[in-house]
Amino acid sequence: MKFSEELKLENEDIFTLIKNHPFVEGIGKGILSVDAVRHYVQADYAYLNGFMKTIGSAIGNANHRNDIAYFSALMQFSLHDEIQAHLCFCEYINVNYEDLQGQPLPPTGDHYVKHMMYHAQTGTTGEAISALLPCPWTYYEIGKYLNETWQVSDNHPFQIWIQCYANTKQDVEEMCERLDEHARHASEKEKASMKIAFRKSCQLEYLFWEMAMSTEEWPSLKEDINNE
Ligand SMILES: Cc1ncc(C[n+]2csc(CCO)c2C)c(N)n1
Repeated sequence: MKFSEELKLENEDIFTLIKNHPFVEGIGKGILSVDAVRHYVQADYAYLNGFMKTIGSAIGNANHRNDIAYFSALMQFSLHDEIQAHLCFCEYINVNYEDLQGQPLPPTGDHYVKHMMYHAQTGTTGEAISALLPCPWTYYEIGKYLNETWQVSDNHPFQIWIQCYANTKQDVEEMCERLDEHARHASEKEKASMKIAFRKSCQLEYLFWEMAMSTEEWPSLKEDINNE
C-alpha cells in the first residue's frame, strides 16, 4: 500500500468528522450564518498567508530542485486559486473581500499555521509535505462529497465554492505522489514523524471549521498586539 493510502486509512475518522461538520453541511444546504462565514473568510485569508510562508520555509530546507519547483507551483495555486472560493462566501454575506483582510488569526488558526511551520522548519521535506497535505486533501474530499450529496444547481449560493474544490483531484494526487516518493526513501522514524504531522493537520482542519462556526476569538483581543 502507498504511504498516502495508509495515511488516508489511518485518518478516515477525521475525514468523516470533517464531512459531517455543521459548517460543511451548511455549505451543502446553502445556508450559513453571516457571522460564521465572515469569521471563516477573515481567518482563512490570514491562514493562506501562513500556508504560503510555510511553503517558503519548506523551499528553504529543500535539497532537490524538483521539490523546489513543486513548492513554487503550490505557492502559485495558493496565491490565486483560493480567491474564487473566498469571493463566493463574500458575495453570500454581501461584504467586500478587502474589508476582511488583515485580521489576526484566531487561536486555532494560529496553532495550525505554527504547527505546519514547525514541521517545515525542523523536519525533512517529506515531513513538510505531510503537514501541508491535509489542507488540499480534506477540501477536495469536502467538494466531492458535497457535489455527490446535494443538488448543486446554478442558483446554489456556494456552487462556485463546491466546484472549485471538487475539481482538485489531480492536484491532490500529484501531492500524494510527491509524498510517496519521499516516504520510499524515509526511515521508520521519519515516517512516524510524517504520520504525526499529517494527523495533527487533519485534526486542525476539523478544528478550523469549529473555530469559524463558534466565531472563536482570543480573550480580550488587542489587534495592535495580537496581529503579527
Ligand atoms: C483552513 C484551510 N484549509 C484548506 C484550504 C484549501 N486550500 C488552501 S491552499 C490550497 C492549495 C492551493 O490552492 C488549498 C486547497 C483553505 N482555504 N483553508
